[in-house]
Amino acid sequence: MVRISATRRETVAENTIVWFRRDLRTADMPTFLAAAASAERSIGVFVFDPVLLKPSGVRRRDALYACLRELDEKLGGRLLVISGDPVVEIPKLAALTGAKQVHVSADFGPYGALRDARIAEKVDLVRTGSPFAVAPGRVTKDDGSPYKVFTPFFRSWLDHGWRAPAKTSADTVAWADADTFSEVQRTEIPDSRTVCPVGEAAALRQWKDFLDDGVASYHEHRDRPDFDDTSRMSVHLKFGTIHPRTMLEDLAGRDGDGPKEFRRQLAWRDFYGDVLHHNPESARRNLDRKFDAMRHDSGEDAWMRWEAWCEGQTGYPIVDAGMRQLRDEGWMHNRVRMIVASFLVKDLHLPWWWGARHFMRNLVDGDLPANQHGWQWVAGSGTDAAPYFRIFNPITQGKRFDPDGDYVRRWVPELRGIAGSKVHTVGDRGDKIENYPQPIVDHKEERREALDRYERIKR
Ligand SMILES: Cc1cc2nc3c(=O)[nH]c(=O)nc-3n(C[C@H](O)[C@H](O)[C@H](O)COP(=O)(O)OP(=O)(O)OC[C@H]3O[C@@H](n4cnc5c(N)ncnc54)[C@H](O)[C@@H]3O)c2cc1C
Repeated sequence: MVRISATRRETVAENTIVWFRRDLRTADMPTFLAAAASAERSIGVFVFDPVLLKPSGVRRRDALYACLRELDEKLGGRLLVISGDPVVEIPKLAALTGAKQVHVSADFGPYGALRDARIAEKVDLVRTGSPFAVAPGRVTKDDGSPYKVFTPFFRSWLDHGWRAPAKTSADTVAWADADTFSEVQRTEIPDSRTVCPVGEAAALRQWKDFLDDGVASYHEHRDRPDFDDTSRMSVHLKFGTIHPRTMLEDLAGRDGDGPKEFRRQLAWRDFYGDVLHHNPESARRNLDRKFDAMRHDSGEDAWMRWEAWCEGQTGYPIVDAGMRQLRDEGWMHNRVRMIVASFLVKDLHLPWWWGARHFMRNLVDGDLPANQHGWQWVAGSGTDAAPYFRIFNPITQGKRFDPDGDYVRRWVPELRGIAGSKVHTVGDRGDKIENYPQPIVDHKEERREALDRYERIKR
């Protein structure tokens, strides 16, 4: 139903829908402004889509539930949560509530973009903003083609700039009471316990703490897993409990190498969003199709090595520390993500997509563009990839980035009795440590094997 609002003297609908997806916040929400301008009341909705929920893993699901509980509270208990295929459920909800439009922040992922296109055939889907500082497709070369290499993308991204944060709060929108629509089948938000603080309040608090005491030295500390001094904002960016625009605005007033480097990392997030948008099939397969011919190990031995990697039992301390951090915390330091990924692909000769799937299931911040392209970068098959012949040596990486061995001892209790950087070389020395395995492969040999396999696909 559409009627004339006496106060605003413009044509506004009675109801509209704000469909939350990767934007579980109330501040800096351009969709709220669009919704408030188009209707008197908004129905805030979240849909549990089994296609997205199933591969998420228990930790990310638990974090999602906690974010939704907080959002519901902010909306005065008016968040409507439903379950099913959004292609069916969203048009059904619009029909039941008489909503003329559905407001969303645009989804550029392969599944989300297709889903939204199908929904837009049935309802007026209004896309305002996206989860990125600069939406995929916006930063292009002069001839309009997408960038394939990060550094020129980054320069163009800085030149392009981003919008100022939208000034919004929960009160920007008049939320309709979901109970009014008794025909709608509601779903309860399950109870959950999370391994790290999540939600909008936690995101803003953590961001403020990092600005006060972290960003200034970020460039010096970001590669050191033992310091654990990175922002840990990835989880909040994943759920959209903070928008990168808000972060970039706060960084704008700060000089120095720390804020500059941090901005660059946020650009990597946008870069991978852009790459996946232009190459949706690269979520599942090699971007560089030459790598389709790469031979991977298979059989019982390969399977046992895979299990040892997943469980942090490879006998390479930095690899095992990382995999145990993932298992226990649902997060891993970026440097260590690179080391364990390189080990899986180049020492164990297993496909990158096995590792990517394991990460997506276990990471609370599991995010398709950053994850799949982080893996492809390491494997050498992605855009702007590390050259295949640059193979991480897990021992020298450990000694260089965890020089006192503190990170390893934190996550591998069996090695706590070994002081300093010697903890990285237990395998090399052949030390017998109770309950800790000998190296499952010889890095030098596997390095040669990896290079050999690469030579064969290069021709
Ligand atoms: C194999 C592999 C898999 C990865 N999987 C994911 C993933 O599923 N989800 C995810 O958010 N990041 C992923 N990354 C990128 C990076 O490791 C994490 O973003 C970072 O470790 C998160 O910790 P932080 O927030 O403390 O990072 P900070 O160092 O504080 O960086 C700030 C923010 O910049 C962005 N960022 C930093 N590095 C990268 C990067 N290399 N690529 C894209 N964005 C980046 C993230 O949004 C991060 O929160 C992956 C990297 C690799 C090598």
